[in-house]
Amino acid sequence: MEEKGKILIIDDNEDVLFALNLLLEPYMEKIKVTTQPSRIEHFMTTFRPDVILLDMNFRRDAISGQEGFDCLAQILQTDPQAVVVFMTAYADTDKAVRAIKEGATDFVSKPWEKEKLLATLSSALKLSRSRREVGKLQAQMLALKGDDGLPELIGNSPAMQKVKETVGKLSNTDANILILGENGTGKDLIARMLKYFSPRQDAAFVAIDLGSIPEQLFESELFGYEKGAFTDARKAKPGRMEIASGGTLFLDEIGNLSLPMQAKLLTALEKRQIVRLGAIEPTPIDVRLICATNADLHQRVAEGGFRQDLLYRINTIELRIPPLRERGEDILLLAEHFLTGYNRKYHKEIKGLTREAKNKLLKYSWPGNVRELQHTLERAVILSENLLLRPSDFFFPAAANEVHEEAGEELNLEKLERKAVEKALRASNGNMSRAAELLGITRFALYRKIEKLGL
Ligand SMILES: Nc1ncnc2c1ncn2[C@@H]1O[C@H](COP(=O)(O)OP(=O)(O)OP(=O)(O)O)[C@@H](O)[C@H]1O
Repeated sequence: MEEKGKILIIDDNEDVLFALNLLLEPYMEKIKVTTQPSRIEHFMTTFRPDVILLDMNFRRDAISGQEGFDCLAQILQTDPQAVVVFMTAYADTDKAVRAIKEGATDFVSKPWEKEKLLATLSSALKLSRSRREVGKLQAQMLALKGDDGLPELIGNSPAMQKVKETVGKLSNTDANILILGENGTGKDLIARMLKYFSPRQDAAFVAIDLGSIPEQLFESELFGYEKGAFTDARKAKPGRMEIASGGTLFLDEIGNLSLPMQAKLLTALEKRQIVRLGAIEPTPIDVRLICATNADLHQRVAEGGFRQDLLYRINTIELRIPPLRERGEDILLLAEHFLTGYNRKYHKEIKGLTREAKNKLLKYSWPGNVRELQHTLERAVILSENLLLRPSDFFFPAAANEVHEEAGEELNLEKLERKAVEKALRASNGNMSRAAELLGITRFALYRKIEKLGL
């Protein structure tokens, strides 16, 4: 038998179990036996057999085989993918047909012929492996497609209406799109919307955060590698560009790419092919490209930090997402939206926000944009005991000042941002996760800000 695996044998005759155990031991990885149908679920969840060999004729109803059929139903209810081989002393075709119809994989008769039994179990093991493999691939495909339906884009402000209008115009096109906007403005969300309305709707959506891939892993992650390409490459692995082929590739934080990596990416995009590390032959790729960044790429080009030819390749259309503080009443719409979601998640029944609380949200500068608003609402919903959220339910890092309009107030964004980051770092005693949380941004975004601000 080529395949070895785990088998569970269910039979009410201990002599049969003993004989089968002895016979199958050299061919199986592990064997468990039971005379108790009531133990089936326990074995299925703890032992997780690849194949179940099930006797049809327990003492009760030995002739009809009904108890065997009941066991089969119980097994398939616990795991619809289970591979079950039926066994009976009364090999009659009617029962065999009924067993297969009810979900059994195969049928053997007692007394068994050793070779026949082994052949049946061998194919059952193969079937079990391929069912698991298919299940795994289906899960991967689902993850790749990011298939959780159409994301909801909240906002009625003129700025957001313009964004929605452009997204509408871009539906059904394959154009390369560059999404520009501060951290947390919804770039990722919009990239997923673009995919949802594109001709590649049903194909893979592969998102890569270029800001989080260390330079030395860039090529193996994006282009993949062949077995033996480097010490740890025990087997070949496709890169993310290859996996995205036929679908959409979302390159987030493209502004963080170093010049050498920009050159490699540009070559792949221009030639529409990649070469896996350790490979000689190129692999063709066909991706619709969506890129995003919070950096001013045009300025980076002017300063020599970003290749102009790469910018031209990725920005057929540029989509600018405005910061939250420029979207006025959208702040309240989004707050209500998150309140509804978190009420549901945390089993709360908070009815809304007081007028003063709304004013507090409207006055705040939201350096972390929608993500910060989302976290602020989550925190408030968890902690508040009030029926309506009040100003005291919203805690903002002291540094990220509210936007007052009095004369002399600092309004320069970069300066405000620097102050906010410095204060958050002080308040958190240098704990990056805590500081990022206070600012309402991700840890990676905080690292980038520290780098950008030279702190
Ligand atoms: N207009 C919106 N309507 C509803 N939810 C939104 C909206 N904009 C952003 N969000 C939510 O806010 C959070 C942050 O958005 P997203 O991750 O898309 O921002 P981003 O610009 O890609 O951030 P980063 O630059 O840090 O990668 C997400 O949970 C997203 O679903």
